[in-house]
Amino acid sequence: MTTPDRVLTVVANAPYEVRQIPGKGFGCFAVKDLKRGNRILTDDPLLIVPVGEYYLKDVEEAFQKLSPAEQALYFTLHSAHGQDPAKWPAKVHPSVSPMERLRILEQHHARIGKEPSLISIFQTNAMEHARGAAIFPYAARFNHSCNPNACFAWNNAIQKETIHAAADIKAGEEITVSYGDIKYDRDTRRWTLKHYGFECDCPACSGDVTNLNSWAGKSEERRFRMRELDEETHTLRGRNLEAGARTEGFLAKLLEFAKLLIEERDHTIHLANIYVDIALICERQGNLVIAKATAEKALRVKLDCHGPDFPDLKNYTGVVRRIKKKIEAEKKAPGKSMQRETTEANGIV
Ligand SMILES: C[S@@+](CC[C@H](N)C(=O)[O-])C[C@H]1O[C@@H](n2cnc3c(N)ncnc32)[C@H](O)[C@@H]1O
Repeated sequence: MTTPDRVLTVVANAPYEVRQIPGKGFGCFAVKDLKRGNRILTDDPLLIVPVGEYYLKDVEEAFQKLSPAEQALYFTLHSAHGQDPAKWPAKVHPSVSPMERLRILEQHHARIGKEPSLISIFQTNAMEHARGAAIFPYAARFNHSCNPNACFAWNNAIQKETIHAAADIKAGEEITVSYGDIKYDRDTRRWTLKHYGFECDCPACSGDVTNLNSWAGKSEERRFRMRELDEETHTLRGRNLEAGARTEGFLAKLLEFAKLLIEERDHTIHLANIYVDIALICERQGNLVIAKATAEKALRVKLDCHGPDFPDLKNYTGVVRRIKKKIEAEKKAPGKSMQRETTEANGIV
């Protein structure tokens, strides 16, 4: 558990410092140049709420287990209370169950309340945890961007939240993560971020999305297409990939998806997972050279986002190893299935 004196300082040799930013509270800034994949932070949970849909009683229960020092630390974190009630619809539809109604109202009151509360602090800072959601006092100081340069994840093997650089970051640059799904359009992102009490001013949000020559316009188009591609491919991925591989145009859609993520600078686990699926399909089609190159890319992105100690890393290393073995076998008994066509994959692998 974390103690209060550590709240606004960082662990020895941390590559960032916490500073105040007008209109944004605190934020985290690189103190040296960082390379994509550098681990920026590992953080212990201060408070864990072990349910997906939490109520005030769940947060209270978790809070009661903390020492007085830890409780004080909790209340130093940012709270997005004090929001304008006029901006939040207060009516709950009669069909909503009494328990769900209670949950909605508790969250509503926390947002429009005049003081920080257990729930308002939880809403503002909670991150996913294996058993529900948790507060990580250092990770909670990282601000949002819709084109972030870092990504966070709960690492169950080391029981810590991690933050890794998802891009090269220059000394003095703010380190940001994304609080929501990158694929959403600007209005939907605004709605998600409204829960945190701010309007995002990143280039994808503050620019003119109707100008297709601007970053904001191009970004809006890319995100639109990514949602389309996601809808068209998600049921044929994962355990249904075998069916996907047999579906005409499926591989081309995954390649386009990867290209859009790269253009959007989304070097996160989304990209690693798409690369894996591309690799598996190429492997199945006997296109082992492309399969190996893409599987290695997937592993690289996975390592960059989650680090070498992440529990499911072996799934990625396993794919690379298996494909390499097949290539070796092909070399010994050539002509079986190796194909070298790279046309479809040009520019991606
Ligand atoms: C998890 S905290 C991040 C750290 C926070 N700035 C602090 O002072 O502790 C989330 C809060 O930070 C602020 N914030 C995060 N990203 C922001 C952004 N891009 N623009 C403005 N405010 C932001 C909002 O007030 C939000 O409720």
